[in-house]
Amino acid sequence: MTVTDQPAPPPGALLEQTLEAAGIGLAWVDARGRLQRGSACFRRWVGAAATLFDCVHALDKDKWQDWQASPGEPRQLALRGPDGATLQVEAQLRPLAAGSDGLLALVLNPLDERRERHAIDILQREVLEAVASSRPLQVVMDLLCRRVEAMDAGVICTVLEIDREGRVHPLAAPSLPASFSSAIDGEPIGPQAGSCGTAAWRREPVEVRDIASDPLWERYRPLAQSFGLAACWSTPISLADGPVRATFALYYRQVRSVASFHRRMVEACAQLCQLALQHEDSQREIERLAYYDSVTGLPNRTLFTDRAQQALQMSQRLDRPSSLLLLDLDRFKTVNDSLGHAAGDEVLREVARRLNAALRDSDTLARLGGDEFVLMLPGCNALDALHVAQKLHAALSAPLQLDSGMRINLSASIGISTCPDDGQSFEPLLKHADIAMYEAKQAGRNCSRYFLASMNQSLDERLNLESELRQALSAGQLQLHFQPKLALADARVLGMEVLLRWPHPVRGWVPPDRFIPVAEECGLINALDAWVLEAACRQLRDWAEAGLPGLQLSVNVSALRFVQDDVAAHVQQQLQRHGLQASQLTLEITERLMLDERGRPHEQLLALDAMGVRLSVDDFGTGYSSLSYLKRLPVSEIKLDKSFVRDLDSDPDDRALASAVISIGQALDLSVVAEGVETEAQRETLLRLGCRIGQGWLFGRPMDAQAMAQWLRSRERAPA
Ligand SMILES: Nc1nc2c(ncn2[C@@H]2O[C@@H]3COP(=O)(O)O[C@H]4[C@@H](O)[C@H](n5cnc6c(=O)[nH]c(N)nc65)O[C@@H]4COP(=O)(O)O[C@H]3[C@H]2O)c(=O)[nH]1
Repeated sequence: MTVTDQPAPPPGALLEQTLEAAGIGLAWVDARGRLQRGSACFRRWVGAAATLFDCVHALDKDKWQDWQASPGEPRQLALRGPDGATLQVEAQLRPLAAGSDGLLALVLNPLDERRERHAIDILQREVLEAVASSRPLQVVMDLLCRRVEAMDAGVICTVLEIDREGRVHPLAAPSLPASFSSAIDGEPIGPQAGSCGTAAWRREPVEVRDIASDPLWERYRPLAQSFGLAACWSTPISLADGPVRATFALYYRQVRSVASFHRRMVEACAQLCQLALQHEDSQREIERLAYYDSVTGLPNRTLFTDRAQQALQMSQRLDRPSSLLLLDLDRFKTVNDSLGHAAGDEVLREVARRLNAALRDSDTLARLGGDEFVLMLPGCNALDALHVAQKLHAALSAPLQLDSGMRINLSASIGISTCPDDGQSFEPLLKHADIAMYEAKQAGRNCSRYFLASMNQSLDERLNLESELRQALSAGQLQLHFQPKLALADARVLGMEVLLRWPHPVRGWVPPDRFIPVAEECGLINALDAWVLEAACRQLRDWAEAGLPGLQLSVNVSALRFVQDDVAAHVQQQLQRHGLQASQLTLEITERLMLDERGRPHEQLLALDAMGVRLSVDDFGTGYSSLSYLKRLPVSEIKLDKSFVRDLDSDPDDRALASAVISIGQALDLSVVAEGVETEAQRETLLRLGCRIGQGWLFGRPMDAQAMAQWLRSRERAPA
């Protein structure tokens, strides 16, 4: 039998049979949503419904208008059957050709499980793509909600984030007005906090069929009802065993329980939410590592550079100044090296906290590394910046008690540069603030300095000096000079101070006060002082071999070297190597070394004392002058600074200070050596005040080894 052998059924009947066989519903509808005709299948599904609004869940006039505007796009609808049952279908609207009275054909395919799975697959793929391309969390969640709502027009979807304090914050609620989101933003989760708040509290899904009667909604009922929400199912989302991070919820405008298709969909959506949150966490962690300092949590250099550049661009656009402050902690290295890195980190965290507390929200504070902090102050001119710097000094000035119980005093040196005068972009401003900060250090630390154009020159000078000093040390161009220490009463020679000299081929004699601080700063001081110690010991041996045995030398050692190097071991090695007695050597140290009464420097002082090496405190009276350390540490000599000696006879204050230092020495049984004795009158006054030993041009200027040997010999020959 062929097709043409049978009488053909009328075209309408043929179409009905075909649709029935394919399980497809077909209806014709006008622009106002009125159903004009429907296939048998369609009528079975919707009964006597007269309009689409009667048989499609949650379809209203606006949605119908939207739909007509993009008719070809498939939509997922929930059809309401005559018996109240719901049927999920995929619907496509097709405008008909001209002459069909503006009617539209509606083709409906029931969503069976396979189709549902396919729809969920598509949703998953789309959302995963958005996650993988690092779209912001809110955008991803918004997409998720919209896709879920597109699958079922009867559903309203929301995602809420739960913060650490257990408060909710809407991440996405695309089909609810913004007023809904703002009404619930910041509300606490709890045992009766609507579906979402309760789900987060209980850590389990909460299904509320009827918001109007469910006690969980008591507090939020008026709110939900004012937005036409009748039922809500919420699922908590957490990562691993962590706290609940979000809730994913489906709302319905009718009282109803959850459709089985929705359960499958929510399962998939909960996983997607988890993934998106995990991705967000990883992104944040990557960002934290890349842009924040791990010790203080402050922005690092990379982030600061970016923010500072933005602030400077804004400044220029608004034609207003901005200032940059570079803050460097004073003597932080000593804390770090002597008390350990944990204590150093503690100090840095506390500094960050204090600085932050003293700033305005619009300011940016960052840690550049080490003990350097930088601040960008938008809209702040040079004078305001100085006020801020003063506030920062004050914030740091309170003593800091470490976890170990130890109390330390903090201070910082601050350099200030201002845009546009000192530079228009970040790099020159930072460079100029750095130069100004160095000037603040030079000025005695714990102070602030503005950048001045003349400072640029001094930076270049410093850098040149540093490289030339390195060269001089390695080329053996440095020399030792010696200055005698004598008994003030009878001019007996008691020892000599070793003073480093740098005869520079172009600059002439560079004074140690000029190059020692540069060496300390660039890390050359250890090598420099080690060279001085070796050369001094060698000289003692050479003199002994040349018939000048048993001389005593005082060698200056920088406080930094005690922190960074093993001075005691080096001294022992040099004494042995050159066959010297420990009593022939005195180390001159500064008061700042004595402040750390623990740690490496302190241990070394004790070791040197045990060896029999004498310790002398240089420039006594100019620094901290704490008596307590003199009592506790093995010091045998203090040197009265030449600034007190200079005006001894004309300035009663200096005389009083000198007298006090001498009395301290006597009380603690320490030798007191007066420095810079230039006149006979000074010698007599010192003797009268009780000082027994002196050093200065009155007796002898610093001289090289050969001159010193001659000087010593001439005294041996001179009649007593
Ligand atoms: N006005 C005046 N000055 C006098 C008189 N007698 C001596 N002086 C100077 O006073 C300084 C005494 O040295 P200091 O207090 O240890 O102060 C030293 C010391 O702190 C440091 N220094 C020198 N050599 C070394 C060294 O080898 N290592 C380290 N770390 N520092 C050194 O450099 C500082 C300056 O050394 P110098 O320029 O050699 O200056 C020396 C010396 O030349 C005097 O009667 N009148």
